Amino acid sequence: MTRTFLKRKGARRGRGGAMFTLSRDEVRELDRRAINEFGVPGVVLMENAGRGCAELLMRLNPERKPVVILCGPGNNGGDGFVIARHLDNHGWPVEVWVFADLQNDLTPVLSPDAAVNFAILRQTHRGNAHARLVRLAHPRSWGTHPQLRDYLFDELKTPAWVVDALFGTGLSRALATPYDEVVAQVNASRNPVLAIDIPSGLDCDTGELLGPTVKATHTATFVAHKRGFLNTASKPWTGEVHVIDIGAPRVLVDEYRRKAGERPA
Ligand SMILES: NC(=O)C1=CN([C@@H]2O[C@H](COP(=O)(O)OP(=O)(O)OC[C@H]3O[C@@H](n4cnc5c(N)ncnc54)[C@H](O)[C@@H]3O)[C@@H](O)[C@H]2O)[C@@H](O)CC1
Ligand SMILES: [K+]
Repeated sequence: MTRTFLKRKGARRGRGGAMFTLSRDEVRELDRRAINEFGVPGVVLMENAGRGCAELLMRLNPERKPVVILCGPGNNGGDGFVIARHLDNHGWPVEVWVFADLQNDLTPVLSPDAAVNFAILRQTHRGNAHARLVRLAHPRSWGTHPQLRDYLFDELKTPAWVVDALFGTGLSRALATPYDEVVAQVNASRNPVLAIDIPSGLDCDTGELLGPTVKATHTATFVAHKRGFLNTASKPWTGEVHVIDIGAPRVLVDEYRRKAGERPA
């Protein structure tokens, strides 16, 4: 399989003229170092990430079409909760779907930073007509609660923007139930999709599909393009890529630029 590499005009040239990109391991390491070496709390990076995506989506969706945000159990889902809050703050109609295990008190099992933003959203949501929160149980109950699936699939058939906050750099295997069905419905809905960081299902290092993959109209990716976005085969799945600054210290990002043979910012 031949992989042709995208040369974006005007992009700052690294070695061999390719665009500055980060691999999955590099961007996860950069996040960890921003937190552990520079003391930027993870929830601050997440707030910057989510706010940047919300501001992009408000520009892409000025007519305020309803926004259906699909959140996974990790920090990619956490970005989705932040996006929901900022859109709701500005009066965009939002509905959040959470795909996660449920504890016996029916709170979803989420990564720590995602749980912080889920709790804020639930507080904001109390008595707030705009932001409805529909919790989806984990795959085990997806099959036994067809009404949840039917409700979501009906939602996806009405004109809306869909936000894919299911999986980002934590994706480690092909999507299976219920995500494969959900992704198929999203792609069949022909609604515009904003993928958060990476379209769920895409291998961000190779740009190839791990399995069922969200077909995004736009992708808001953090810190820098991902290595796999240079593979033109990824283009139909990422759509237009926008780089969102999450506030990682410049001196840290410059270290990765220099490693890539780039001039510091
Ligand atoms: N502090 C940070 O590291 C930041 C991370 N950010 C976001 O966090 C994302 C990475 O978050 P996480 O590491 O929590 O991982 P993800 O949120 O990408 O994935 C969540 C979890 O899903 C599980 N999973 C993986 N593949 C699966 C599959 N095929 N089916 C079912 N479950 C699967 C894994 O246990 C994984 O931990 C980034 O892509 C970005 O969106 C941003 O908020 C910026 C700051
Ligand atoms: K995603």
